[in-house]
Amino acid sequence: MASILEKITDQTKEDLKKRKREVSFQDFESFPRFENQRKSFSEALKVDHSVSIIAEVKKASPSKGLIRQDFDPLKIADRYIESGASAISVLTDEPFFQGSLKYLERISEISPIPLLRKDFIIDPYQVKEARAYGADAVLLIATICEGSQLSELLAAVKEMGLQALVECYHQEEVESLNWDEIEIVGVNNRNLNTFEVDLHRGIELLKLAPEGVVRVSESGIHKKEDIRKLQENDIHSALIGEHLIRQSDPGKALNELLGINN
Ligand SMILES: O=P(O)(O)OC[C@@H](O)[C@@H](O)c1c[nH]c2ccccc12
Repeated sequence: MASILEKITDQTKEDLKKRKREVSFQDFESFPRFENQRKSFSEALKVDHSVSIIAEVKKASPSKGLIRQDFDPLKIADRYIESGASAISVLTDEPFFQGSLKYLERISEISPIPLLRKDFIIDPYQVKEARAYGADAVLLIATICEGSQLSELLAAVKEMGLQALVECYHQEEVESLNWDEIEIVGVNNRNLNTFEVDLHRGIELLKLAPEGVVRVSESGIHKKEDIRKLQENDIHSALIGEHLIRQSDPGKALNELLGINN
C-alpha cells in the first residue's frame, strides 16, 4: 500500500505539470512580492531562555479531516502575531490540507514575522513559487527526496534568498544529512503510518544535530509540559498547528502555551 507521503507526492507531481503550463518559471519574477526583502527564519527561532513557537495556519489534514469550521487564515495569523509567535507556517497544499498559496500571499502582506511555506516540495519551481508568494522559508521533507534531490533543492533555496527547514522522520535520515548545507532541522513527532505522536523520540533524534543547527520539534505538541520538556532538552522551537487551530481563540491558546496570562 502506498504511504500517505507517496500519495501526496504523486498528486503533487501531477499538479505541477499543470501549474507549469499556466505559470512559467520565469513568470514568477514579475510577481509583486518577488523582490520583497526576506526575514531571517533561523534568527526568529532563536529566543533566549525559551522555546520559540512556529504557529501553523492549517485548515485540514489527511488524518483529522477538517480541523476548524470557521477557518479565516488572516484572522488566525493576526492572533498568532499578537500573541507571541516567532514565525508562521502556512499550509499551501490544496488537495490534502485544503491550503492555498493565496493564504500565504495575504498573510505576507500583514506579517512582521517570517513565514514558512509548508508543502511537499520536490522541484525548484516550487521554491521560486514560494518566494513569489511571499515566503521567507520553505519546508523540505528529506523522506520524499531521492538521491541528490535534497541537495539540489537546498541549493535552489539558497539561490532564491530563502531558508529551509529540513524535516526528518527516521534516525537514518538524520544521520545521512550533510550538515554543511543545513541551518534548521526539524523532526516530525508523528508517525505517518500510525499517526501516533512520540515527543520523546523526536527529542532524541534532534540531539543528533550538531551544535549551531536550529532544532525544531514538529507535531502533536499541545501542553505546557511539552514545551517545558523541549526547553529542558535545548530544542529551539516548536511547530504547532492543530492544538491552536481547534481553540476558539488560537491566540489565547498560544499565550497559554507560552505561559503568558492575558
Ligand atoms: O498540527 P500539529 O500536530 O501541531 O502539527 C503541525 C505540523 O508539524 C504538521 O502539520 C506537519 C509537520 N510536517 C508536515 C508536513 C506536511 C504537512 C504537515 C506537516
